[in-house]
Amino acid sequence: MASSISSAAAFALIPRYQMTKLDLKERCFRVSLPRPTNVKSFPSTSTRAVMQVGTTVKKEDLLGLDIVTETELSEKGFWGLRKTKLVCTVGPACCSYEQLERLALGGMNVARLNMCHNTKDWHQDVIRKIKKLNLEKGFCVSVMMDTEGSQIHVADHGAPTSLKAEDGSIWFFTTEQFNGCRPFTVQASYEGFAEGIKEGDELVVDGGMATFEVIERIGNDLRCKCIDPGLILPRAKLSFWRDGKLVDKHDKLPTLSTKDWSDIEFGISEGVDFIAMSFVKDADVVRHLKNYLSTKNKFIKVLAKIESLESLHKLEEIVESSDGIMIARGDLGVEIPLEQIPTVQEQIINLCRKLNKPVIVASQLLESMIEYPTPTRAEIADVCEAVKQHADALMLSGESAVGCFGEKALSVLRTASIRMEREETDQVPHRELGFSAPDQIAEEICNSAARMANSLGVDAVFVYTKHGQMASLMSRNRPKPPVFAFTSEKETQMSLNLLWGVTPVLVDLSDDRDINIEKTTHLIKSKGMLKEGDVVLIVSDVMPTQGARTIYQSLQVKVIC
Ligand SMILES: Nc1ncnc2c1ncn2[C@@H]1O[C@H](COP(=O)(O)OP(=O)(O)O)[C@@H](O)[C@H]1O
Ligand SMILES: C=C(OP(=O)(O)O)C(=O)O
Ligand SMILES: [K+]
Ligand SMILES: [Mg+2]
Repeated sequence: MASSISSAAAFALIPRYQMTKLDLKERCFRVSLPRPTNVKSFPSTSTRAVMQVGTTVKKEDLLGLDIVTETELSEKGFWGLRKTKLVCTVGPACCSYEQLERLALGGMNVARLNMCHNTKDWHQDVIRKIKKLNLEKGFCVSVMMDTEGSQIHVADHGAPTSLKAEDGSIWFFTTEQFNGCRPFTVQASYEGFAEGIKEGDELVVDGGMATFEVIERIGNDLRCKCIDPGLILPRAKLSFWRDGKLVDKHDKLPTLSTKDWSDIEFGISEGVDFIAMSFVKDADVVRHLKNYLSTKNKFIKVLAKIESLESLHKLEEIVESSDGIMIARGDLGVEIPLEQIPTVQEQIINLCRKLNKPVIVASQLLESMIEYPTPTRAEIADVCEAVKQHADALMLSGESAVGCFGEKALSVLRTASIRMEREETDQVPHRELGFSAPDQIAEEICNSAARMANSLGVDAVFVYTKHGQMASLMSRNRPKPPVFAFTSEKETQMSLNLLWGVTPVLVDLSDDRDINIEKTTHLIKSKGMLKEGDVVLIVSDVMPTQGARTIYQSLQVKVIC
């Protein structure tokens, strides 16, 4: 693969960023106003991808860098790398080998499998295809399994389409199992769904798609009158409200059901990289799963999904106990008023920055693209706001799983987030996002490193890391140059896929810091990615030499010669 394509070609999309190789001083003190460009913003994936679907890559050409980053680097240089990570939900619309390859080429960092849908065999087939793509084609796509969790929703009973509820119509909500359709009858997924529910309570479908008033409770069934007409979609979520407040039913439901445990076993045996836990209530359940995983595969990271009122009440302990967070706005929007979501999202992201955990913003980012080839202006604003709020990753759900324009949606996410990252890089002065206690040497080194990287205008930050800790501390500070995280652990490489601005590189590291630095700069230089005069900031924490107790955590500036 050509490695010396000029950066100008890559930046033809956004002409004002042709300035990748400005001299250091000019780059640091440049003041730029946000200027619109008249260049088409959302290229089709087919015109963008330089690597073609079907190309096979020789392993020795890879240097432990994945093929997508390597292509991007050779086209655009260090300053052209995208920083926000992208997660795609895999569903029937994108599950073939070629479709997954196109998503990987389009920048998918993590593939999400939602265990609410489809069979284990189907999920196994997808996971194996992704691993095959990584192995044979040089991608680095991590796999996330998302548990079904216990939630009350409309059961699958063979009715393929949505039901329309008219104003004033009378409906039965039952737990009785039946196949096919019964007029004005909806089957609920959970036996105890009517427990504690009283006449006069409101039953809300999908956070407001339709609303019913409970007029009678008959055993496990509810007779309800539609008071706000709308649609009941397959697997629509059901919630109850009394006097304007949510009647919380999650306390009766286990966070991890028997099916979830069986799915987790499946995930462990298939070697997933992340398990996203639905409807987390508190830190105990996160710790419980992490303890369990530590006996099976301690490298699997546990992400807690914030999607219930209860999880908001215990947010700090949940964030602290987990390896990362997903702001699952779909269900969250069922439990809190929609107008609160933007503020809650910002608060969760701020807490994740403070406690140094990666955070994914999920659901409905580009919902209209399930059906239409262009996003709404409001959707673009939502994507940009999430980047501005310092999210690590953005997620596609139905857009990629069942949508008609999944690859285009991914390209829209990519283009919009790159644009927003650049606005921030150009305009926003260095902000201290990392907090550190006086005894936290690694944190203090990384806080200083980010400040130095920005003020010196270095070309890249190199981090040498075993478990990814130093890399995450660097990412948290949102340095302007890209962070290359060199690690000799495959699992660390895969888990770094969720961290903003971090490019994981798998490489054999020795116990000698200087040898590591020499070796990696030589490798990168040999690919034409570093040139004489380039400046690299080096952060290191992997030198426990044989018998020695000291771990050298260090920071240095290296001018390439
Ligand atoms: N593995 C799958 N198999 C079939 N359909 C899927 C799968 N994953 C997702 N989907 C479809 O994509 C839609 C959006 O995905 P997601 O947001 O993950 O689920 P949900 O809508 O259940 O919260 C789902 O409603 C479902 O129709
Ligand atoms: C991501 C979410 O979870 P799921 O799709 O599993 O409901 C959500 O609720 O936004
Ligand atoms: K789920
Ligand atoms: Mg959910």
